[in-house]
Amino acid sequence: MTDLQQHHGHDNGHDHGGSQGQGSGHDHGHAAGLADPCAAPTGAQRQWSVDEHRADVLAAVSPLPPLELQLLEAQGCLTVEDIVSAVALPPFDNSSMDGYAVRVADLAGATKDYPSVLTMVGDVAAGAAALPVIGPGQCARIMTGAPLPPGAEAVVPVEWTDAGTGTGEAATTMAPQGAAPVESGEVRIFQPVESGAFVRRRGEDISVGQALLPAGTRLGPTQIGLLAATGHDMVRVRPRPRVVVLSTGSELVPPGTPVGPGQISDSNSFALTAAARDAGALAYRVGGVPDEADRLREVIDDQLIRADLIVTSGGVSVGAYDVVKEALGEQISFRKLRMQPGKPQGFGVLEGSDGPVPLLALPGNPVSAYISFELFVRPVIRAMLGATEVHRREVRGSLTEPVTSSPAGRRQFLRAAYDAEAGTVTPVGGAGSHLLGALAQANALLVVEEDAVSVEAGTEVRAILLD
Ligand SMILES: Nc1nc2c(c(=O)[nH]1)N[C@H]1C(S)=C(S)[C@@H](COP(=O)(O)OP(=O)(O)OC[C@H]3O[C@@H](n4cnc5c(N)ncnc54)[C@H](O)[C@@H]3O)O[C@H]1N2
Ligand code: MOO
Repeated sequence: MTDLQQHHGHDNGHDHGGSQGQGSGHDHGHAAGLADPCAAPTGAQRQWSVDEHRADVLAAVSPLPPLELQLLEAQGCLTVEDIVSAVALPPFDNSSMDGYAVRVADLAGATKDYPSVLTMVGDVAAGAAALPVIGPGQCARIMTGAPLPPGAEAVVPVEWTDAGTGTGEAATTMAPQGAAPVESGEVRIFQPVESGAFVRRRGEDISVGQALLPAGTRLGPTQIGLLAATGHDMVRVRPRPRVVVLSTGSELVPPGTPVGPGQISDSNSFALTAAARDAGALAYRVGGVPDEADRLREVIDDQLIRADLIVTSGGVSVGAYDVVKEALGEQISFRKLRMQPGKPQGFGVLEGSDGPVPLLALPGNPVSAYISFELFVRPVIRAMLGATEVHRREVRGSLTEPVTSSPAGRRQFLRAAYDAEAGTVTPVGGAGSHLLGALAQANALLVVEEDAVSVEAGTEVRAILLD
């Protein structure tokens, strides 16, 4: 089955579940335009598709200019040039065991009963610079990571020896420094060894001039480790975008503060800041700006100095206190999208002290804000980071139960659980844009295409993975 089997319908003009109790979402004017493909709505009537809006937003942003950052500051960033190694790894032949550096011929035929007895001429610790020369019949105690001394061809682990105790017993550990004969005396070795055994050769991991990481590599812990191992302290990357997240609404109080009548805890600034960090940004949360246009304008002007991107939530609809519209209406264009939730969106570019700063104004309903972030803000952050793939991974799966909630003419994004093993997509909770409980259970967004009003169980559907 395919999602072509989703049932098509005419826009009934309701924000299904999305705006119950908030004006009930009457949309008659726009719906009429959408239902008739011959009509070409213009001006205030025009509605944009998700893809059109996303393309417009992405067209206005570019990757941030590269910077030299210290390794740990560059975690999660993408490199901008091929990085080659100026050094070999390992930098010198060294021991992979605590034991004795030996010449192979000296151990020929060694057994438990007839061990080879070698004279110790030195003790080589990791970091040793001056090395003893190992001649015939001689050996040196050596530690893991210590340079193989000249003359030695292999290392025997201490467990193959008596560690210089003279007891004839295999050692289980090395005598601590100073506690037993170390640089002198004899050691019994109970078996032969092959040339090169327990030796890690110079350059066997990385050779001088070898390509380490191609341009565009995301720096995770292992890549940072490799750069450190090859002596890099700085790396040229596109920096994390600095994203200022601010929520508007006079009803908002910070979580932890008792809520008074009509008040709610501000959750959007937390969810969106976390989402921005998750996308790779350096995010700053500015919570609860009251519904006063002058105040909001002031806060935004203050924040511009530290922002590569500003994300607001709330105040973009048609209410009397839709403060983002009031404060930024000149510089930001507000539009309605053919999606649910997330219909009202604002986007524009402000002038910051260091250049243009894009601003995305998301709707205030918490699920609308989060889904809008996933669809529009996350790709912007990824694009600023220099990623070539900016979108979340999409999968297809079999719908386990019917969906009947989708408004015609809108692409609906439902919270869902994707089971990779079973290849199924199960809606979680309702379509309401205030239903945060189910959002926290979901690992995917089920996409119900614009022209479908319902989808039968068993239909193959599209889902956007959230992790
Ligand atoms: N007459 C109409 N009313 C509404 C329409 C419409 O087309 N005509 N659209 C509805 C849709 S769809 C949405 S979405 C919302 C968007 O409204 P705003 O962006 O102006 O958001 P607010 O009114 O400020 O808040 C909406 C809702 O979300 C809660 N909220 C806001 N901020 C936060 C926050 N930081 N943390 C938690 N919750 C928050 C707020 O209390 C409201 O309940 O408009 C519909 N109305
Ligand atoms: O339903 Mo609104 O579209 O909740 O974002």
